Amino acid sequence: MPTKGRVTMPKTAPLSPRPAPAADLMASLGDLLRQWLPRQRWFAGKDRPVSELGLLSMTELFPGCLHLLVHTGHGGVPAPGGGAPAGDCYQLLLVVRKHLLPRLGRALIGRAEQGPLAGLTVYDALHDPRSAQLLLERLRHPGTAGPLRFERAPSVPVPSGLPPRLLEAEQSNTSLVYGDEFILKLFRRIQPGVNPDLEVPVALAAQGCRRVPAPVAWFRTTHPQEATLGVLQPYLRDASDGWALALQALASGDDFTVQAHELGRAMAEVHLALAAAFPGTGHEDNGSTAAAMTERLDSAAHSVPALRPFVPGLRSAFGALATCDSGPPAQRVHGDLHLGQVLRAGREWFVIDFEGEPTRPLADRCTAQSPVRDIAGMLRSFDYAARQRRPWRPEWARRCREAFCGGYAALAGWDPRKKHGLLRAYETDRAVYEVLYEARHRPDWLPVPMAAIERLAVRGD
Ligand SMILES: Nc1ncnc2c1ncn2[C@@H]1O[C@H](COP(=O)(O)OP(=O)(O)O)[C@@H](O)[C@H]1O
Ligand SMILES: O=P(O)(O)O[C@H]1O[C@H](CO)[C@@H](O[C@H]2O[C@H](CO)[C@@H](O)[C@H](O)[C@H]2O)[C@H](O)[C@H]1O
Repeated sequence: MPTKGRVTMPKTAPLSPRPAPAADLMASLGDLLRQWLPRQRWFAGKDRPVSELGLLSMTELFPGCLHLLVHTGHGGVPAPGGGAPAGDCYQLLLVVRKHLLPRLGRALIGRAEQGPLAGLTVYDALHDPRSAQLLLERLRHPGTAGPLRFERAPSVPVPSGLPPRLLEAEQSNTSLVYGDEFILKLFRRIQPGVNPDLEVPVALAAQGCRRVPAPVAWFRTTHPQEATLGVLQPYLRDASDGWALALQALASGDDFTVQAHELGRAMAEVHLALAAAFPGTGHEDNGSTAAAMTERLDSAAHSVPALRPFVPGLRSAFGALATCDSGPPAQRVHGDLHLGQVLRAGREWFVIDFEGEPTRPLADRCTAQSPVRDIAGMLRSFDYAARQRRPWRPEWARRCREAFCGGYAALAGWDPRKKHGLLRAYETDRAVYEVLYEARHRPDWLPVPMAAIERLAVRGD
Protein backbone atom coordinates (compact mmCIF):
# COMPACT_ATOMS: atom_id res chain seq x y z
CA MET A 1 0.00 0.00 0.00
CA PRO A 2 1.53 3.36 -0.95
CA THR A 3 1.76 5.69 2.01
CA LYS A 4 3.05 8.74 0.19
CA GLY A 5 3.10 10.10 -3.31
CA ARG A 6 0.20 9.85 -5.71
CA VAL A 7 -2.46 7.20 -5.47
CA THR A 8 -4.20 6.56 -8.74
CA MET A 9 -7.61 5.05 -9.21
CA PRO A 10 -7.20 1.41 -10.33
CA LYS A 11 -7.98 0.62 -13.96
CA THR A 12 -8.66 -3.08 -13.48
CA ALA A 13 -11.93 -4.65 -14.59
CA PRO A 14 -14.98 -4.01 -12.46
CA LEU A 15 -16.17 -6.67 -10.03
CA SER A 16 -18.79 -7.88 -12.45
CA PRO A 17 -19.23 -6.85 -16.09
CA ARG A 18 -22.77 -5.76 -15.32
CA PRO A 19 -23.81 -4.75 -11.79
CA ALA A 20 -25.74 -7.62 -10.23
CA PRO A 21 -29.45 -6.89 -9.93
CA ALA A 22 -30.37 -5.79 -6.43
CA ALA A 23 -32.29 -8.94 -5.52
CA ASP A 24 -29.36 -11.12 -6.62
CA LEU A 25 -26.86 -9.14 -4.62
CA MET A 26 -28.95 -9.44 -1.48
CA ALA A 27 -29.06 -13.20 -2.04
CA SER A 28 -25.31 -13.05 -1.46
CA LEU A 29 -25.23 -10.43 1.29
CA GLY A 30 -28.57 -10.73 3.10
CA ASP A 31 -27.65 -13.37 5.68
CA LEU A 32 -24.19 -11.92 6.27
CA LEU A 33 -25.49 -8.39 6.90
CA ARG A 34 -28.39 -9.55 9.06
CA GLN A 35 -25.81 -10.99 11.48
CA TRP A 36 -23.16 -8.32 11.13
CA LEU A 37 -25.24 -5.14 11.36
CA PRO A 38 -26.58 -5.62 14.91
CA ARG A 39 -22.99 -6.05 16.16
CA GLN A 40 -21.99 -2.58 14.97
CA ARG A 41 -21.88 0.25 17.50
CA TRP A 42 -23.58 2.58 15.02
CA PHE A 43 -26.50 0.28 14.27
CA ALA A 44 -29.53 1.72 16.04
CA GLY A 45 -31.82 -1.30 15.82
CA LYS A 46 -29.95 -3.68 18.13
CA ASP A 47 -32.95 -4.10 20.39
CA ARG A 48 -35.16 -5.62 17.67
CA PRO A 49 -34.45 -8.41 15.17
CA VAL A 50 -33.65 -7.25 11.62
CA SER A 51 -36.56 -8.85 9.84
CA GLU A 52 -36.33 -6.88 6.58
CA LEU A 53 -33.23 -6.01 4.63
CA GLY A 54 -33.41 -4.35 1.24
CA LEU A 55 -30.98 -2.71 -1.14
CA LEU A 56 -31.74 0.96 -1.87
CA SER A 57 -28.72 1.67 -4.04
CA MET A 58 -25.49 0.01 -5.12
CA THR A 59 -22.52 1.71 -6.73
CA GLU A 60 -19.23 0.08 -7.58
CA LEU A 61 -17.02 2.86 -6.24
CA PHE A 62 -13.89 1.24 -7.61
CA PRO A 63 -13.13 -2.35 -8.56
CA GLY A 64 -13.89 -4.65 -5.67
CA CYS A 65 -15.44 -1.92 -3.53
CA LEU A 66 -19.20 -1.57 -3.32
CA HIS A 67 -21.03 1.41 -1.91
CA LEU A 68 -24.44 0.34 -0.61
CA LEU A 69 -27.42 2.01 0.96
CA VAL A 70 -29.53 -0.62 2.66
CA HIS A 71 -32.88 -0.43 4.31
CA THR A 72 -33.40 -2.37 7.52
CA GLY A 73 -36.83 -3.01 8.97
CA HIS A 74 -38.08 -4.59 12.13
CA GLY A 75 -41.44 -5.98 11.04
CA GLY A 76 -43.17 -2.69 11.86
CA VAL A 77 -41.90 -2.68 15.48
CA PRO A 78 -41.18 1.01 16.16
CA ALA A 79 -37.93 2.20 17.68
CA PRO A 80 -37.98 2.59 21.46
CA GLY A 81 -39.16 6.06 22.30
CA GLY A 82 -41.38 6.12 19.22
CA GLY A 83 -40.92 8.99 16.78
CA ALA A 84 -38.25 7.24 14.78
CA PRO A 85 -39.55 5.12 11.92
CA ALA A 86 -39.73 1.34 12.21
CA GLY A 87 -36.93 1.07 9.62
CA ASP A 88 -33.66 2.81 8.84
CA CYS A 89 -31.25 3.39 5.98
CA TYR A 90 -27.55 2.61 6.49
CA GLN A 91 -24.47 3.39 4.44
CA LEU A 92 -22.04 0.49 3.92
CA LEU A 93 -18.79 0.25 2.04
CA LEU A 94 -17.82 -3.32 1.33
CA VAL A 95 -14.73 -4.91 -0.13
CA VAL A 96 -15.35 -8.16 -1.96
CA ARG A 97 -12.31 -10.41 -2.47
CA LYS A 98 -11.52 -13.95 -3.46
CA HIS A 99 -9.24 -14.67 -0.54
CA LEU A 100 -9.39 -14.14 3.16
CA LEU A 101 -6.87 -11.47 4.17
CA PRO A 102 -5.59 -12.17 7.71
CA ARG A 103 -4.63 -8.52 8.27
CA LEU A 104 -8.28 -7.58 7.73
CA GLY A 105 -9.57 -10.13 10.25
CA ARG A 106 -11.47 -7.54 12.30
CA ALA A 107 -13.17 -6.20 9.21
CA LEU A 108 -14.51 -9.56 8.10
CA ILE A 109 -18.23 -9.66 7.44
CA GLY A 110 -18.24 -13.21 6.10
CA ARG A 111 -18.09 -15.44 3.08
CA ALA A 112 -21.00 -15.29 0.68
CA GLU A 113 -22.60 -18.69 0.18
CA GLN A 114 -24.95 -17.95 -2.69
CA GLY A 115 -25.92 -15.42 -5.36
CA PRO A 116 -23.47 -13.53 -7.61
CA LEU A 117 -20.81 -13.21 -4.87
CA ALA A 118 -20.88 -16.90 -3.87
CA GLY A 119 -17.45 -18.06 -2.70
CA LEU A 120 -16.16 -14.49 -2.22
CA THR A 121 -15.20 -12.91 1.08
CA VAL A 122 -16.83 -9.64 2.17
CA TYR A 123 -15.14 -7.02 4.38
CA ASP A 124 -15.99 -3.62 5.80
CA ALA A 125 -13.98 -1.46 3.37
CA LEU A 126 -13.29 1.22 5.95
CA HIS A 127 -10.87 -1.14 7.72
CA ASP A 128 -8.99 -1.67 4.48
CA PRO A 129 -6.21 0.95 4.03
CA ARG A 130 -6.21 0.53 0.25
CA SER A 131 -9.95 1.23 -0.02
CA ALA A 132 -9.67 4.09 2.48
CA GLN A 133 -6.95 5.68 0.32
CA LEU A 134 -8.99 5.32 -2.83
CA LEU A 135 -11.92 6.95 -1.07
CA LEU A 136 -9.73 9.96 -0.29
CA GLU A 137 -8.71 10.05 -3.96
CA ARG A 138 -12.40 10.19 -4.93
CA LEU A 139 -12.90 13.11 -2.54
CA ARG A 140 -9.88 14.94 -3.94
CA HIS A 141 -11.40 14.85 -7.41
CA PRO A 142 -14.90 16.25 -7.57
CA GLY A 143 -17.19 14.22 -9.81
CA THR A 144 -19.86 11.57 -9.86
CA ALA A 145 -20.10 7.81 -9.51
CA GLY A 146 -23.62 6.58 -10.23
CA PRO A 147 -25.90 8.55 -7.88
CA LEU A 148 -22.93 9.65 -5.73
CA ARG A 149 -21.65 13.23 -5.97
CA PHE A 150 -18.17 14.16 -4.69
CA GLU A 151 -17.70 17.86 -3.98
CA ARG A 152 -15.12 20.07 -2.29
CA ALA A 153 -14.18 23.53 -1.14
CA PRO A 154 -11.66 24.53 -3.82
CA SER A 155 -9.56 26.77 -1.59
CA VAL A 156 -8.11 24.03 0.65
CA PRO A 157 -5.60 21.69 -0.99
CA VAL A 158 -5.84 18.03 0.04
CA PRO A 159 -2.59 16.18 -0.72
CA SER A 160 -2.73 12.71 -2.18
CA GLY A 161 -1.36 9.60 -0.47
CA LEU A 162 -2.10 10.58 3.13
CA PRO A 163 -2.03 7.31 5.11
CA PRO A 164 -5.43 6.42 6.54
CA ARG A 165 -6.28 5.05 9.96
CA LEU A 166 -9.65 4.11 11.29
CA LEU A 167 -10.59 5.97 14.44
CA GLU A 168 -11.20 3.59 17.32
CA ALA A 169 -13.55 5.98 19.16
CA GLU A 170 -16.98 4.97 20.48
CA GLN A 171 -18.97 6.55 17.70
CA SER A 172 -22.42 6.84 16.17
CA ASN A 173 -20.69 6.95 12.73
CA THR A 174 -17.32 5.85 11.36
CA SER A 175 -14.32 8.18 10.96
CA LEU A 176 -11.02 7.83 9.13
CA VAL A 177 -8.03 10.02 9.89
CA TYR A 178 -5.71 10.77 6.96
CA GLY A 179 -2.09 11.53 7.81
CA ASP A 180 -3.19 13.38 10.95
CA GLU A 181 -4.25 16.18 8.60
CA PHE A 182 -7.87 15.42 7.77
CA ILE A 183 -10.68 13.41 9.23
CA LEU A 184 -13.46 11.89 7.14
CA LYS A 185 -16.71 11.11 8.89
CA LEU A 186 -18.94 8.64 7.10
CA PHE A 187 -22.48 8.86 8.27
CA ARG A 188 -23.87 5.42 8.93
CA ARG A 189 -27.56 5.98 9.54
CA ILE A 190 -28.67 8.03 6.57
CA GLN A 191 -31.65 10.37 6.56
CA PRO A 192 -32.84 12.35 3.53
CA GLY A 193 -31.66 15.95 3.30
CA VAL A 194 -28.51 17.90 3.98
CA ASN A 195 -26.91 16.65 7.18
CA PRO A 196 -26.51 19.52 9.70
CA ASP A 197 -22.96 18.29 10.32
CA LEU A 198 -22.18 19.63 6.83
CA GLU A 199 -24.65 22.50 6.65
CA VAL A 200 -23.78 24.09 10.02
CA PRO A 201 -19.95 24.03 9.86
CA VAL A 202 -20.08 25.43 6.30
CA ALA A 203 -22.35 28.26 7.49
CA LEU A 204 -20.20 28.93 10.56
CA ALA A 205 -17.03 29.05 8.46
CA ALA A 206 -18.73 31.66 6.27
CA GLN A 207 -19.29 33.70 9.47
CA GLY A 208 -15.57 33.50 10.25
CA CYS A 209 -16.21 31.31 13.32
CA ARG A 210 -12.97 29.47 14.06
CA ARG A 211 -14.28 27.25 16.84
CA VAL A 212 -15.59 24.69 14.34
CA PRO A 213 -13.37 22.89 11.77
CA ALA A 214 -14.61 23.87 8.30
CA PRO A 215 -15.51 21.08 5.81
CA VAL A 216 -13.06 20.75 2.92
CA ALA A 217 -14.80 18.00 0.91
CA TRP A 218 -17.98 15.95 1.17
CA PHE A 219 -20.07 13.47 -0.76
CA ARG A 220 -23.76 12.89 -1.12
CA THR A 221 -26.22 10.73 -2.96
CA THR A 222 -29.09 11.70 -5.22
CA HIS A 223 -30.79 8.31 -5.03
CA PRO A 224 -33.17 7.11 -3.67
CA GLN A 225 -33.27 10.62 -2.18
CA GLU A 226 -30.82 13.45 -1.70
CA ALA A 227 -28.71 12.78 1.42
CA THR A 228 -25.28 13.68 2.81
CA LEU A 229 -22.99 10.66 3.13
CA GLY A 230 -19.64 11.92 4.40
CA VAL A 231 -17.64 15.03 5.32
CA LEU A 232 -13.86 15.62 5.29
CA GLN A 233 -12.50 18.32 7.60
CA PRO A 234 -9.15 19.35 9.10
CA TYR A 235 -7.98 17.08 11.88
CA LEU A 236 -6.96 18.81 15.12
CA ARG A 237 -4.01 16.56 15.72
CA ASP A 238 -3.00 17.49 19.24
CA ALA A 239 -6.50 17.79 20.56
CA SER A 240 -8.06 15.90 23.46
CA ASP A 241 -11.77 15.66 23.85
CA GLY A 242 -13.50 17.21 26.83
CA TRP A 243 -14.64 13.82 28.13
CA ALA A 244 -11.06 12.47 28.33
CA LEU A 245 -9.85 15.70 29.94
CA ALA A 246 -12.66 15.71 32.48
CA LEU A 247 -11.98 12.08 33.45
CA GLN A 248 -8.27 12.85 33.75
CA ALA A 249 -8.98 15.80 36.02
CA LEU A 250 -11.30 13.68 38.16
CA ALA A 251 -8.72 10.89 38.43
CA SER A 252 -5.94 13.20 39.50
CA GLY A 253 -8.13 15.40 41.70
CA ASP A 254 -7.36 18.44 39.51
CA ASP A 255 -9.60 21.43 39.23
CA PHE A 256 -11.58 21.64 35.98
CA THR A 257 -13.37 24.92 36.55
CA VAL A 258 -10.99 27.04 34.48
CA GLN A 259 -11.52 24.76 31.47
CA ALA A 260 -15.28 24.64 32.14
CA HIS A 261 -15.45 28.45 32.29
CA GLU A 262 -13.56 28.76 28.97
CA LEU A 263 -15.82 26.09 27.49
CA GLY A 264 -18.89 28.09 28.48
CA ARG A 265 -17.40 31.15 26.78
CA ALA A 266 -16.55 29.17 23.65
CA MET A 267 -20.07 27.78 23.50
CA ALA A 268 -21.55 31.27 23.80
CA GLU A 269 -19.31 32.32 20.89
CA VAL A 270 -20.60 29.41 18.79
CA HIS A 271 -24.21 30.21 19.69
CA LEU A 272 -23.72 33.85 18.66
CA ALA A 273 -22.21 32.74 15.35
CA LEU A 274 -25.06 30.27 14.81
CA ALA A 275 -27.64 32.99 15.44
CA ALA A 276 -25.87 35.21 12.88
CA ALA A 277 -25.54 32.39 10.33
CA PHE A 278 -29.19 31.31 10.56
CA PRO A 279 -31.05 34.55 11.33
CA GLY A 280 -34.75 35.26 11.61
CA THR A 281 -36.15 33.05 14.33
CA GLY A 282 -38.45 34.07 17.18
CA HIS A 283 -39.11 32.65 20.61
CA GLU A 284 -40.10 29.04 21.14
CA ASP A 285 -43.56 28.54 22.53
CA ASN A 286 -42.84 26.97 25.94
CA GLY A 287 -46.26 25.32 25.98
CA SER A 288 -45.64 23.36 22.77
CA THR A 289 -42.06 22.56 23.81
CA ALA A 290 -43.39 21.20 27.12
CA ALA A 291 -45.98 19.12 25.26
CA ALA A 292 -43.31 17.66 22.95
CA MET A 293 -41.06 16.86 25.93
CA THR A 294 -43.95 15.16 27.72
CA GLU A 295 -44.70 13.09 24.64
CA ARG A 296 -41.07 11.99 24.41
CA LEU A 297 -41.10 11.09 28.10
CA ASP A 298 -44.24 8.99 27.71
CA SER A 299 -42.95 7.03 24.76
CA ALA A 300 -39.55 6.56 26.43
CA ALA A 301 -41.30 5.21 29.54
CA HIS A 302 -43.20 2.84 27.29
CA SER A 303 -39.90 1.34 26.09
CA VAL A 304 -37.82 1.57 29.27
CA PRO A 305 -39.85 0.28 32.24
CA ALA A 306 -37.32 1.66 34.76
CA LEU A 307 -38.52 5.17 33.87
CA ARG A 308 -42.15 4.56 34.74
CA PRO A 309 -42.15 5.25 38.52
CA PHE A 310 -40.62 8.68 37.84
CA VAL A 311 -43.01 9.87 35.15
CA PRO A 312 -45.26 12.01 37.40
CA GLY A 313 -42.27 13.85 38.94
CA LEU A 314 -40.66 14.42 35.52
CA ARG A 315 -43.92 15.63 34.02
CA SER A 316 -44.02 18.37 36.65
CA ALA A 317 -40.75 19.79 35.24
CA PHE A 318 -42.41 20.07 31.83
CA GLY A 319 -45.60 21.48 33.38
CA ALA A 320 -43.52 24.21 35.03
CA LEU A 321 -41.84 25.04 31.69
CA ALA A 322 -45.20 26.00 30.23
CA THR A 323 -45.43 28.83 32.79
CA CYS A 324 -41.78 30.02 32.57
CA ASP A 325 -40.85 33.32 30.94
CA SER A 326 -39.87 32.85 27.32
CA GLY A 327 -36.07 32.79 27.86
CA PRO A 328 -33.51 33.43 25.12
CA PRO A 329 -34.77 33.43 21.51
CA ALA A 330 -34.85 30.18 19.58
CA GLN A 331 -31.99 29.68 17.12
CA ARG A 332 -30.02 26.91 15.42
CA VAL A 333 -28.21 24.95 18.11
CA HIS A 334 -25.72 22.11 18.32
CA GLY A 335 -28.44 19.72 19.45
CA ASP A 336 -26.34 16.95 21.09
CA LEU A 337 -23.79 18.87 23.10
CA HIS A 338 -21.69 16.91 25.56
CA LEU A 339 -18.04 16.65 26.65
CA GLY A 340 -17.25 14.23 23.80
CA GLN A 341 -18.22 16.89 21.25
CA VAL A 342 -15.66 19.46 22.32
CA LEU A 343 -11.95 19.27 21.63
CA ARG A 344 -9.22 21.22 23.37
CA ALA A 345 -6.20 21.99 21.22
CA GLY A 346 -3.57 24.26 22.75
CA ARG A 347 -5.59 26.47 25.08
CA GLU A 348 -8.64 26.65 22.83
CA TRP A 349 -11.92 24.75 22.74
CA PHE A 350 -13.36 23.57 19.42
CA VAL A 351 -16.84 22.19 18.83
CA ILE A 352 -17.59 19.24 16.52
CA ASP A 353 -20.45 17.00 15.43
CA PHE A 354 -23.43 19.21 14.64
CA GLU A 355 -25.60 16.25 13.68
CA GLY A 356 -27.91 16.66 16.68
CA GLU A 357 -29.37 13.73 18.61
CA PRO A 358 -29.04 10.84 16.18
CA THR A 359 -32.44 9.34 17.05
CA ARG A 360 -34.40 12.49 16.12
CA PRO A 361 -35.72 13.02 12.61
CA LEU A 362 -33.39 15.26 10.60
CA ALA A 363 -36.08 17.91 10.03
CA ASP A 364 -36.54 18.32 13.81
CA ARG A 365 -32.82 18.67 14.34
CA CYS A 366 -32.62 21.58 11.90
CA THR A 367 -35.35 23.67 13.50
CA ALA A 368 -34.64 26.66 15.70
CA GLN A 369 -34.60 25.68 19.35
CA SER A 370 -33.73 27.22 22.68
CA PRO A 371 -29.96 27.45 23.26
CA VAL A 372 -30.79 26.13 26.75
CA ARG A 373 -30.97 22.69 25.07
CA ASP A 374 -27.20 22.77 24.46
CA ILE A 375 -26.40 24.16 27.89
CA ALA A 376 -28.45 21.40 29.51
CA GLY A 377 -26.57 18.82 27.39
CA MET A 378 -23.22 20.01 28.70
CA LEU A 379 -24.40 20.24 32.30
CA ARG A 380 -25.63 16.64 32.06
CA SER A 381 -22.22 15.68 30.75
CA PHE A 382 -20.44 17.03 33.86
CA ASP A 383 -22.77 14.80 35.86
CA TYR A 384 -21.95 11.80 33.62
CA ALA A 385 -18.23 12.41 34.16
CA ALA A 386 -18.57 12.84 37.93
CA ARG A 387 -20.36 9.47 38.10
CA GLN A 388 -17.52 7.58 36.44
CA ARG A 389 -15.65 7.32 39.71
CA ARG A 390 -16.55 5.95 43.09
CA PRO A 391 -17.26 7.64 45.36
CA TRP A 392 -19.42 9.78 43.07
CA ARG A 393 -18.24 13.41 42.99
CA PRO A 394 -21.36 15.63 42.90
CA GLU A 395 -19.37 18.63 44.14
CA TRP A 396 -17.04 18.37 41.13
CA ALA A 397 -20.02 18.43 38.76
CA ARG A 398 -21.63 21.33 40.64
CA ARG A 399 -18.47 23.46 40.41
CA CYS A 400 -18.13 22.71 36.69
CA ARG A 401 -21.78 23.68 36.12
CA GLU A 402 -21.22 27.00 37.88
CA ALA A 403 -18.05 27.72 35.93
CA PHE A 404 -19.53 26.72 32.56
CA CYS A 405 -22.64 28.87 33.08
CA GLY A 406 -20.47 31.76 34.31
CA GLY A 407 -18.30 31.59 31.17
CA TYR A 408 -21.39 31.40 28.98
CA ALA A 409 -23.06 34.36 30.69
CA ALA A 410 -19.93 36.51 30.32
CA LEU A 411 -20.33 36.52 26.54
CA ALA A 412 -23.94 35.62 25.77
CA GLY A 413 -25.56 38.50 27.61
CA TRP A 414 -27.87 36.24 29.66
CA ASP A 415 -27.18 33.88 32.52
CA PRO A 416 -28.41 30.27 32.34
CA ARG A 417 -28.31 30.08 36.15
CA LYS A 418 -31.14 32.62 36.25
CA LYS A 419 -33.38 30.38 34.10
CA HIS A 420 -33.96 27.63 36.63
CA GLY A 421 -37.33 26.42 35.27
CA LEU A 422 -36.07 26.29 31.68
CA LEU A 423 -32.87 24.55 32.67
CA ARG A 424 -34.69 21.94 34.75
CA ALA A 425 -37.05 21.10 31.87
CA TYR A 426 -34.24 20.83 29.30
CA GLU A 427 -32.04 18.79 31.63
CA THR A 428 -34.97 16.47 32.28
CA ASP A 429 -35.63 16.10 28.55
CA ARG A 430 -31.94 15.39 27.97
CA ALA A 431 -31.80 12.80 30.76
CA VAL A 432 -34.85 11.07 29.24
CA TYR A 433 -33.05 10.99 25.85
CA GLU A 434 -29.95 9.58 27.57
CA VAL A 435 -31.98 6.81 29.23
CA LEU A 436 -33.26 5.78 25.79
CA TYR A 437 -29.82 6.11 24.21
CA GLU A 438 -28.17 3.97 26.88
CA ALA A 439 -30.96 1.38 26.82
CA ARG A 440 -30.41 1.00 23.09
CA HIS A 441 -26.64 1.24 22.85
CA ARG A 442 -24.95 0.71 26.23
CA PRO A 443 -27.30 -0.90 28.76
CA ASP A 444 -24.46 -1.02 31.32
CA TRP A 445 -24.49 2.78 31.41
CA LEU A 446 -28.22 3.06 32.13
CA PRO A 447 -27.70 3.74 35.87
CA VAL A 448 -25.90 7.01 35.00
CA PRO A 449 -28.86 8.88 33.48
CA MET A 450 -31.27 6.98 35.78
CA ALA A 451 -29.57 8.55 38.81
CA ALA A 452 -30.28 11.97 37.31
CA ILE A 453 -33.86 10.98 36.51
CA GLU A 454 -34.38 10.08 40.16
CA ARG A 455 -32.89 13.37 41.30
CA LEU A 456 -34.85 15.48 38.81
CA ALA A 457 -38.13 13.67 39.52
CA VAL A 458 -37.84 13.62 43.29
CA ARG A 459 -35.89 16.76 44.24
CA GLY A 460 -36.34 18.71 41.04
CA ASP A 461 -32.80 20.20 41.05
N1 LIG B 1 -11.71 17.77 13.47
C1 LIG B 1 -11.34 16.84 14.36
N2 LIG B 1 -10.09 16.81 14.86
C2 LIG B 1 -9.69 15.86 15.75
N3 LIG B 1 -10.48 14.86 16.17
C3 LIG B 1 -11.74 14.84 15.70
C4 LIG B 1 -12.25 15.81 14.78
N4 LIG B 1 -13.54 15.53 14.49
C5 LIG B 1 -13.82 14.42 15.21
N5 LIG B 1 -12.76 14.01 15.94
C6 LIG B 1 -12.67 12.82 16.81
O1 LIG B 1 -13.57 11.86 16.29
C7 LIG B 1 -14.52 11.46 17.29
C8 LIG B 1 -15.85 11.19 16.63
O2 LIG B 1 -16.31 12.33 15.95
P1 LIG B 1 -17.84 12.73 15.94
O3 LIG B 1 -18.05 13.81 14.95
O4 LIG B 1 -18.32 13.03 17.35
O5 LIG B 1 -18.50 11.38 15.42
P2 LIG B 1 -19.84 10.62 15.83
O6 LIG B 1 -21.00 11.50 15.41
O7 LIG B 1 -19.77 9.37 15.05
O8 LIG B 1 -19.84 10.38 17.33
C9 LIG B 1 -14.54 12.63 18.27
O9 LIG B 1 -14.88 12.21 19.57
C10 LIG B 1 -13.12 13.15 18.22
O10 LIG B 1 -12.32 12.42 19.12
O1 LIG C 1 -22.23 9.66 19.19
P1 LIG C 1 -22.54 11.07 19.58
O2 LIG C 1 -21.35 11.78 20.11
O3 LIG C 1 -23.26 11.78 18.50
O4 LIG C 1 -23.56 11.06 20.85
C1 LIG C 1 -24.22 9.91 21.32
O5 LIG C 1 -23.33 9.10 22.07
C2 LIG C 1 -22.83 9.71 23.29
C3 LIG C 1 -21.93 8.68 23.97
O6 LIG C 1 -20.86 8.35 23.15
C4 LIG C 1 -23.99 10.08 24.21
O7 LIG C 1 -23.45 10.81 25.31
C5 LIG C 1 -23.69 10.37 26.63
O8 LIG C 1 -22.50 9.75 27.12
C6 LIG C 1 -21.36 10.65 27.19
C7 LIG C 1 -20.20 9.84 27.80
O9 LIG C 1 -19.86 8.78 26.93
C8 LIG C 1 -21.67 11.85 28.08
O10 LIG C 1 -20.58 12.76 28.05
C9 LIG C 1 -22.91 12.56 27.56
O11 LIG C 1 -23.24 13.63 28.44
C10 LIG C 1 -24.08 11.58 27.49
O12 LIG C 1 -25.22 12.20 26.90
C11 LIG C 1 -24.93 11.01 23.48
O13 LIG C 1 -26.04 11.27 24.32
C12 LIG C 1 -25.41 10.33 22.18
O14 LIG C 1 -26.24 11.20 21.45
